[in-house]
Amino acid sequence: MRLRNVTGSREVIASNEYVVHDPENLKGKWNEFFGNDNPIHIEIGMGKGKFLVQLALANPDINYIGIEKYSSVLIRAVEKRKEMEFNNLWLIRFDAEYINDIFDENEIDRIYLNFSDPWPKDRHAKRRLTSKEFLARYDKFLKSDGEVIFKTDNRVLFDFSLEQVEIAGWKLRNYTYDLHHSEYAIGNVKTEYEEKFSSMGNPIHRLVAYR
Ligand SMILES: C[S@@+](CC[C@H](N)C(=O)[O-])C[C@H]1O[C@@H](n2cnc3c(N)ncnc32)[C@H](O)[C@@H]1O
Repeated sequence: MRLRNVTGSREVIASNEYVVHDPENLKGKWNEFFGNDNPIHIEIGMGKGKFLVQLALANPDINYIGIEKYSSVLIRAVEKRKEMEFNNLWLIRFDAEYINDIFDENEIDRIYLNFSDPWPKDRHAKRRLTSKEFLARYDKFLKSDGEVIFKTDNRVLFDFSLEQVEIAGWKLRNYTYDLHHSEYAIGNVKTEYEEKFSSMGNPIHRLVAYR
């Protein structure tokens, strides 16, 4: 395995369970950790990992990091992950509220937010992963040409997100209220939740935000 000299770096818990236990130690060193200069894409709130496992398999020249708050959910992603041979996907159990502790300026090329928790109460708006507070966090480590790609079936959360993008001074590259009947359906990789909600006939909304 490359880059064993990065302090506090990769720790393989069992034979090949790709979980990083001390991500704060890798702030500013993620490319060194992966052992290449390939772009780094992250998913925040990865859930059981279906989406990232598919992407990592299809795109060996991209490094992926999956972030999930709960170990009870992460463990499901670990189970999926350990069946795979590739080494461009690593997982972290971490609360994204503190994401600036683990990524440095210009370190990340793309952030995926898929079916993020809606936090319906107004007083919890700051916890929504597309709130202006979270966009300010992303601003600190996303490359200048980087982007946030967000999918949800929750119309209220989607409209809130469109608003927050504008308030935060970000721009929209494209957005659609019905991904699966749009030109952006081509090449779309469905997440676990997306499979479930689209099979129920719910339209899937998607936006791409950049600065
Ligand atoms: C509704 S699930 C969606 C899972 C997956 N992205 C999908 O589309 O199938 C949202 C996930 O985000 C995780 N999550 C919510 N807030 C988070 C945070 N602040 N940091 C990391 N993960 C978070 C939850 O634990 C949950 O697993």
